[in-house]
Amino acid sequence: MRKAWTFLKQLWALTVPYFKSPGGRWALAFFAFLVGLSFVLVELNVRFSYWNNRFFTALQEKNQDGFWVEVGVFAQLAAVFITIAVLRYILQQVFEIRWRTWLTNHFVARWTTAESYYKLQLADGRTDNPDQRIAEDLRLFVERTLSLSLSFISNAATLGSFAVVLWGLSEPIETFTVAGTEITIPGLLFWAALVYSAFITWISHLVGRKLVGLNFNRERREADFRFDLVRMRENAEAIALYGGALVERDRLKGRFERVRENFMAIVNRQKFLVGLQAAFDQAVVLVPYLIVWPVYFVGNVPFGHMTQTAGAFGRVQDAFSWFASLYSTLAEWVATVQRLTGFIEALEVAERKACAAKLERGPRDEWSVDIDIRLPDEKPLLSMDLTLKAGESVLIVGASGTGKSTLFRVLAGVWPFADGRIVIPASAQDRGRLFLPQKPYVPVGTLRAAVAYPAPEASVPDAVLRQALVDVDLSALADRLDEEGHWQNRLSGGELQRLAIARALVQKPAWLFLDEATSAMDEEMESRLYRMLKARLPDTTLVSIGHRASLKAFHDREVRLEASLPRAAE
Ligand SMILES: Nc1ncnc2c1ncn2[C@@H]1O[C@H](COP(=O)(O)OP(=O)(O)OP(=O)(O)O)[C@@H](O)[C@H]1O
Repeated sequence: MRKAWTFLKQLWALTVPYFKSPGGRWALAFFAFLVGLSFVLVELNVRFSYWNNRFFTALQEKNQDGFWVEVGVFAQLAAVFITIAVLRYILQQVFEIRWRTWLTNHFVARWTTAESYYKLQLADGRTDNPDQRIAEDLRLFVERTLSLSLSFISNAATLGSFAVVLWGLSEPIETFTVAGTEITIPGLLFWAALVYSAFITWISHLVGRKLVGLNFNRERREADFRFDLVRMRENAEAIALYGGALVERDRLKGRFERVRENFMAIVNRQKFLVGLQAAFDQAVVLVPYLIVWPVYFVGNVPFGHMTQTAGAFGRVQDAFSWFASLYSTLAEWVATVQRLTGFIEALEVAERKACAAKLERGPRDEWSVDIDIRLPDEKPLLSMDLTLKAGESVLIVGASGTGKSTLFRVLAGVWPFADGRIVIPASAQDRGRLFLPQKPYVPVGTLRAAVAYPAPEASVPDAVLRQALVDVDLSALADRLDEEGHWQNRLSGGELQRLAIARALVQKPAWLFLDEATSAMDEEMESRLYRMLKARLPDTTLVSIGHRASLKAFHDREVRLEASLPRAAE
């Protein structure tokens, strides 16, 4: 019971924001209209049921006129039914894509705010594959929530309408004699349908409840498998050079084995549900007649009354068995809601992590940090008290693994595991700073987008982009700005680093941080680029991480990080 309550709360939290958003009232009205259409379909089914009674009675009485009248009535009812069914389908799809669009934008916005996409992967092992949750789980959530809620509502309406019909039709058999005692159960057929369906639902629940966990894992394992395939594609060259194809093949096989195992576990569970469902489906043909036969044989009622009663019994029983017949779909849906809820919780944790160190905006042209940096597992990494003054280039050096890159992560405000105080000068706000990591990221697309990154490609004039490419010795690319491609894979390591430096020329930040951003070049090229940066960006403060002694010449000061010392010695 507590689990059901928790699930309803999670469902509410996922569903309500859309209807509370701007335009949410319109969405609510849209949904109400869809419900209205479902009610019309239910009403038409009730009319079909009475039509059934009249039609078969006309047949039994060999009433030809009545027969043809009922054929005409059927044609009219069917025409209205088909029109409304198609209309409802179209509107349901429109509603679905609007809701999914809103939810996707909402989740993408949260995921990309406050570097949550980065922080999630740093610490949280629980939230696997956020891409899967945004793409697949949201699609499933919207699709299932809509179809299940509409089918639930129309089932409730069907139940209401046919329960009344069935109650009335029970009259001829509700009084019977057991051991000489006359017993009357008003609405006997209704109660029979209820008991029968409760039995079916209970059995389905016993058999199917494990499916929720299995479906949760299915999404996860499918996503893990896909992720490994994408990683292999992204790292194709390195894998080919290492000759790692066989290892990769085994890894992929292993990953897929997990998918297969889970799939078989689902099949093992589901086969009972399918068997039960098939049995119930078969039983529903006969059970109503087995229950209502006295109406025909004992009572003095027309054949049409008998078929209508059986039909109404079937409808009520169907409606009562809603949970049972959709059990596996419901299990998938519950798993989707749980995965999305887990994702939201992880995002909330990531958002809160942003405040670990106290970030202040300083008016002065000075960047100062007084911090203790930790690793994600809370082990201390580095304690620093450092001031960077505008106009003074600083070279940060130290042995591999001492925490130089992590210091940059802290300065960029993306490393949540730090305590202390970071004062960021006004000149470094927004686009005033640019961090160039050792391995540049290049989006797939035009070269223009690659050079303009992280600015939108349309915001930078072609002349600026071309000049930047020429300045970093990539003049051969200067006329290929419109060319689309996977530049990250096409360019060499040194070329990629030069492209990244071209970005600095485009952005002209007040503060430029280079984390071994020239390590893939020879010393001569490195010196040329540093000279060029100093000439082209005279107002930019350079802070570099580097191992080469030759870099010293381009910086005013060196800060050495020592792993063994608690404080960095300047
Ligand atoms: N996401 C992470 N999870 C766990 N440990 C991490 C993570 N990122 C960095 N570390 C650890 O923190 C330490 C410092 O890493 P960092 O990248 O800052 O070193 P570095 O001084 O820049 O080294 P190098 O000169 O080799 O680039 C390393 O031991 C590294 O393994």
